[in-house]
Amino acid sequence: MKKSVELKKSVELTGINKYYDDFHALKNINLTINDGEFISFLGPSGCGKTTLLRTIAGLEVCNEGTIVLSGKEVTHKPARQRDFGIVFQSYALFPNLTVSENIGYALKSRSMAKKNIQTRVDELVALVGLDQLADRYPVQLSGGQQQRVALARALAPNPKLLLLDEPLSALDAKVRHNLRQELKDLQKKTGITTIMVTHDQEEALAISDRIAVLNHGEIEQIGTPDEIYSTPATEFVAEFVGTINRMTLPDAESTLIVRPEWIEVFNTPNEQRMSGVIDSMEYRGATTRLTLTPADQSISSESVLVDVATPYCKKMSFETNQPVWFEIAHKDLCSAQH
Ligand SMILES: Nc1ncnc2c1ncn2[C@@H]1O[C@H](COP(=O)(O)OP(=O)(O)OP(=O)(O)O)[C@@H](O)[C@H]1O
Repeated sequence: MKKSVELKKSVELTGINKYYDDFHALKNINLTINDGEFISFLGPSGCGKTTLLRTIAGLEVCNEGTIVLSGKEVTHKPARQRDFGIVFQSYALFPNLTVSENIGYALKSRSMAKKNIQTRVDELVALVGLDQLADRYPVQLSGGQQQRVALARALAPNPKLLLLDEPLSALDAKVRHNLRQELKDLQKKTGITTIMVTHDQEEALAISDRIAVLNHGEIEQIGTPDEIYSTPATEFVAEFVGTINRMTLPDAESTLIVRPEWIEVFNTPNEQRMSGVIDSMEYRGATTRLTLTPADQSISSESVLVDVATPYCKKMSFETNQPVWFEIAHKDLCSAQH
């Protein structure tokens, strides 16, 4: 008989409701996060992601519901009695303390022996790759380096849970991209359950084991990045995590939600292909986005967006105003509009 392995639960939220006066900020949130998972709260500005993270931390109090962390109910416990480390967008380092001192700060206040503090600090400095910079002050560090310090400081007391509130938002694109990979590696290495708030869909898709998509204080969908992208549960999720076309095929009754890369474009007709004209082309490096006007406007009243690999685009010598033929190559992935 196959043994079922019961996953340990790190966070269990049941029926969480939160009001700011009469504004309903979190609406009946139910969510379980397993030990060692990396989960992102993704959604537009004002949807309640930060409020939910702060509620888990005990920095906000919920009006209804229960919060269980590692099997212990903490709903009415203050933040200091919940076992987590937190990193904010604005590093929030002590400017008068060095990298090492910043990282060791939380350990000092826990009255750990001096020698043990030093060992732990050295370990963390190495973990986040700041060995050479341990004696520098925050002002002498780049944004990415400062955020590494903040991360090491949050991890120092060995918490069970790591909470990240838009940790990469203040960094420029390249640093942000590198650090997100490092963050993921670090999380896998330490095995710490991690929740990250972000409004950046690409970041959430790249880094998370699962994503909870929030909208107006509600969770619209929880799933793996591929489930969220390829089989979005609602139109809001479909639009928020990527670009969509709404298309009605001549033989179909409902309108389909079609991602730009699920369509193929050709410069010759055949029976399955629909015809159109290339309105515009946007070069994006690896891919090129074509904006097509379908000849049959009942297929789509709007333009149809298609992403093609740039080498293919060149091979076909696509140009604006050129007639083309296109078809949905991945009909199985398309969901019907509700
Ligand atoms: N202290 C507060 N008092 C009143 N309303 C608040 C308070 N904090 C947040 N809100 C409101 O609650 C809603 C959710 O805020 P929250 O900060 O959780 O959103 P968010 O999804 O994290 O957005 P952002 O990405 O802009 O930070 C917003 O409409 C916000 O205006």
